[in-house]
Amino acid sequence: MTGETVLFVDDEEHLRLAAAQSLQLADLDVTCLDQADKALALVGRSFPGVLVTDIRMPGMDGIDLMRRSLEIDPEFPVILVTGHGDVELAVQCMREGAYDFLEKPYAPSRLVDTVRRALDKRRLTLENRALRSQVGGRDAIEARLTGRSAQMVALRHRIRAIAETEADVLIVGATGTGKEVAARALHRASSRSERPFVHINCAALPEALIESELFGHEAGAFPGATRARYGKFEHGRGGTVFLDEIESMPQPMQAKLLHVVQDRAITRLGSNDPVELDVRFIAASKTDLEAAAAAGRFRSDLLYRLNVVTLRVPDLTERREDVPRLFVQLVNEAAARYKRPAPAIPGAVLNAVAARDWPGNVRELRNAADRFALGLDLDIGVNGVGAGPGTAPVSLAEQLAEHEKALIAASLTAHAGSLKETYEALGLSRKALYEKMQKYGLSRDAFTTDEAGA
Ligand SMILES: Nc1ncnc2c1ncn2[C@@H]1O[C@H](COP(=O)(O)OP(=O)(O)OP(=O)(O)O)[C@@H](O)[C@H]1O
Repeated sequence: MTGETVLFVDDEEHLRLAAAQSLQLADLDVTCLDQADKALALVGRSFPGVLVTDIRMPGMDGIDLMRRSLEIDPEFPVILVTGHGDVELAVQCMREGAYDFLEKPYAPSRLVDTVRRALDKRRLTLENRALRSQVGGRDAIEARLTGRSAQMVALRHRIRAIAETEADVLIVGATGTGKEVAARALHRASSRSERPFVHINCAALPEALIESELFGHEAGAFPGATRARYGKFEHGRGGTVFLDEIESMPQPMQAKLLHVVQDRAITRLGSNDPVELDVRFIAASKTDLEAAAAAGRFRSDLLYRLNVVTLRVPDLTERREDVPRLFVQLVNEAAARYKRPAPAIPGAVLNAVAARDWPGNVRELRNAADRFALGLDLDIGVNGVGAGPGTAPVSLAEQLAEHEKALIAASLTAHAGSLKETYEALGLSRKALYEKMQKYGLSRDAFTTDEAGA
């Protein structure tokens, strides 16, 4: 693994020099530090190295450094260097989670051997974590961002591909399409998954409070600020900050946000000292930010910082074949939430759901599923054809084709992908069903009950 480093902390210079020499001769990278707090600033859950620290030092001592490092990462290997008579203390520290200890004076080979073993352990820990997060992330994406349409399969692929990068991401899509679901899936699939996901709805922040809400403040920063408070950005340390409805952020705040995104640092209200900020930003917008920037409503420099990677979540009208299956899933989820048995969904209802437009996208479909699970009237007409407002294709032939596709998808869903049951239910020949599925790009696999391709 690259970047493996030994942090060696001792307040005595000659000991630092001697250790550096021994470790470098053994081909190991070493960073020598004279104070514990300098080392602590480097320790993190993904730090690919180990720590060797003297116990007795002015300021923060080695034991404090060990405890605080283990708070950050309980599996971080810390090797303590003890003076004569401190052995009992060192044993106590090992019970608290220290990796090993070296008693002064120690032979250089003892130092090198102990460090090598600790580095091996560290490598294994980080590899296991990366593997777990990959597997967990894949499950999370598939379980939450459902849909078998080509668009949703491609979206999940992209999320997986960018999760491990540190790039900021802009998610665009119409209302209720699942932008927040996509943002959470991205976070879960990334190496930040065990750190916080902070959701900030930019449209819901009161303008007067927005700065202190996001940046935090020191005590006395303004009347009523009796004690210091972390802002939402700082709550996201090590994790992801999701800026929902970014298009609603007032212009003066956009300028401040630009600095944060650029410098990865924030200054609390009432302070002059910037603090480093390790977060990934994911922003979401319902409107076309390029157009908003062209019209002067959104800062273009902020837009270019945020849209390093752009993900587009498709409307339901672009992936009609997902609608029936999604409806079934949402009805089942709703029934479980309301502690009711999952109701049978008549074919006519599924047809109506499939044939209708859902301008409010998955959120609106989910509301309909909730009503259905509660036994309430769906209010969408029995066949529902043409019930939704204006996103339908223009010509009659195109509209009919759209509805034919949706009805076939609904029937395939109702029959769990069984072709025989589907062509019989639709009164088609086997050949006619095949031809129509081919014409509309519908694959049987997308409707079988096996969830592997969710
Ligand atoms: N692929 C999906 N599978 C299951 N449920 C979904 C999916 N996409 C969205 N949902 C559900 O639909 C609802 C709306 O999703 P979400 O809040 O992510 O949309 P949004 O695009 O962020 O909305 P808005 O633009 O209004 O902020 C939520 O209840 C969410 O759980």
